[in-house]
Amino acid sequence: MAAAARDLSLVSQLAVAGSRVPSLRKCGLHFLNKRRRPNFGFKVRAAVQLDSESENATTKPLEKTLGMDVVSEVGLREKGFMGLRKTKLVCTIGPACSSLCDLEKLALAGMNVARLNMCHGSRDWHRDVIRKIKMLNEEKGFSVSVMIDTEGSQIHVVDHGAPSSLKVEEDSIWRFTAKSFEGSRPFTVQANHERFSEGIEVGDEVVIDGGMACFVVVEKTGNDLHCKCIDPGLFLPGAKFSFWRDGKLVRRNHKLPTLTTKDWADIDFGISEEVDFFALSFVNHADSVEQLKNYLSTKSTRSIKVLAKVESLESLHNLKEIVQASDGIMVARGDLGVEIPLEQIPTVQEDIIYICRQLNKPVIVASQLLESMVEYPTPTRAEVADVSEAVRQYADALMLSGESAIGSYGQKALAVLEMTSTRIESWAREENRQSLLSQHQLGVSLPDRTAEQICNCAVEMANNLGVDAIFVYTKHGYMATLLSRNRPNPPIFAFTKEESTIMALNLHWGVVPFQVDLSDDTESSISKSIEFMKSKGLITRGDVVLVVSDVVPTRSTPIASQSIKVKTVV
Ligand SMILES: Nc1ncnc2c1ncn2[C@@H]1O[C@H](COP(=O)(O)OP(=O)(O)O)[C@@H](O)[C@H]1O
Ligand SMILES: C=C(OP(=O)(O)O)C(=O)O
Ligand SMILES: [K+]
Ligand SMILES: [Mg+2]
Repeated sequence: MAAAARDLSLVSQLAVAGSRVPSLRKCGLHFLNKRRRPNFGFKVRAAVQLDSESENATTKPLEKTLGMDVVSEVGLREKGFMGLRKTKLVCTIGPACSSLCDLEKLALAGMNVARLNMCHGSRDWHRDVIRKIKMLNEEKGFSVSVMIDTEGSQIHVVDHGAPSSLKVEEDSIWRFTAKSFEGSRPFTVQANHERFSEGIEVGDEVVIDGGMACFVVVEKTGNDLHCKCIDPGLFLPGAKFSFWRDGKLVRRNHKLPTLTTKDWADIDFGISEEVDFFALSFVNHADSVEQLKNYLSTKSTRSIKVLAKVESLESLHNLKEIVQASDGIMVARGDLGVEIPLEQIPTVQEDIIYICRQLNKPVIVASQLLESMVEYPTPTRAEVADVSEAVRQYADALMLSGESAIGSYGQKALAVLEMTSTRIESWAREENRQSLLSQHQLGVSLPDRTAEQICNCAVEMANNLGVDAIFVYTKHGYMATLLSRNRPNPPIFAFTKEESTIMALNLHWGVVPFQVDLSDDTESSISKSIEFMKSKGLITRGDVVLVVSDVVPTRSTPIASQSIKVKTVV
């Protein structure tokens, strides 16, 4: 009875839509803006408690039980199996959303993974956020994974003499130096790396932040560059440099280490705080991924996944090896757009997503998805089209950066991702678009051919039969990822005992992790979990599920077997 009451209270919270503006405002959302854009239908679906007495959005505490996370559970009750969103959502946590109240609202609104960017904020600040997220998971039944994104090394501005942005006028002459200086010096910019100008020649172009301003090198004295502005614009704090010659990037970043001393300290911090993912910035070769994975296997008792961020030209040259070595990929379009011409980003994104699916690795599309929402309450049509494109390409996850970290409309931005992905996913099902992802495109054989074939066939069957859900029993999540790789119509419920498997699967397309006490006897595990879901009213008589199981040999039955079964709930 208590459980039912709890469920109902959550349903009503999740049902809150844009109409409840006053309570949202109370929690810090402001709907007025200097440049109001016409709203074209996106309403804030961020679910908050309608608690007029309290500043805090709070759900009733849930004791930690077996089952799925509270947001999927409520989603399933409200919208049914097909209504569950498949594309996962990652939010960067920054000062605009780091309070317990804001984190809870993001979790309720569908955040699957919280990303902490170690380029910003102190370790104490990040620790506080991680602990709040873990507390919300523990006490309120969410399942939000934590990702640490390393700083990595890249040549950028440390000081340009102004607290915020600095205007750069055409034909003005600037000195770029690695030497530090006291106070501000006009037209002098300090770079972070001593050898930042190594290999750079007179006549080369210096591009700031992928095109915010552009200079030509007119003189080089020692390591200092004297440059004339040929394309005026802005210097932002921490602006990134790239160097071009004859229309091509001068390839030099790969000489900087992917993992710096600070990154290793941040990694130790992440291990001690028991994070779920490390996203490794500026990976150029597979070896840095392997190095980190080896380190984690000796230092951490928990499984922590390593994602490689593809954001350099060098990484594109070594893409396949990097994907193979990693547990997943982030298409980090921000820095990638500094390193390759912008018009190449859409096709490169598509290629990366395709390779990741082939090699069965989850892939996140990141940066500037809804950039204008950092300032404005509605996205541009072009941004919605960009989000839709990533969903059509069947990326596993979409990521918010500044929109959630520093923006005024983080929850609205998350609601836009939620609604756009749900809409495009249902359109793709109606259009039968996953048939375009035909089996021959998945021709690359993975190490476990039997499991791969079972999962390919299972998804084909599930789609043809129109079953309500796919159930998979898995220890490390591998079978669930193989099913997800085929982008089936029904959701995939991944039943597992392991907490780390649940946290890792939060990033995979269409997978709803479900914690159970699996026994060695798979048949009895299947019956128990179906009974359990039935008792909670999550499945009802007549529902048809396709069950994929992977039975490991035991002393009593020394035979490994993988099977597909179709079960109808009676
Ligand atoms: N922990 C933090 N503390 C302060 N500001 C942050 C934090 N995380 C992100 N930000 C802000 O949000 C912006 C967008 O985040 P992100 O895209 O991760 O970083 P960047 O712009 O450096 O690539 C950053 O430029 C920064 O201003
Ligand atoms: C996600 C990215 O990395 P960061 O925000 O750390 O620069 C990016 O460059 O797109
Ligand atoms: K970073
Ligand atoms: Mg980057």
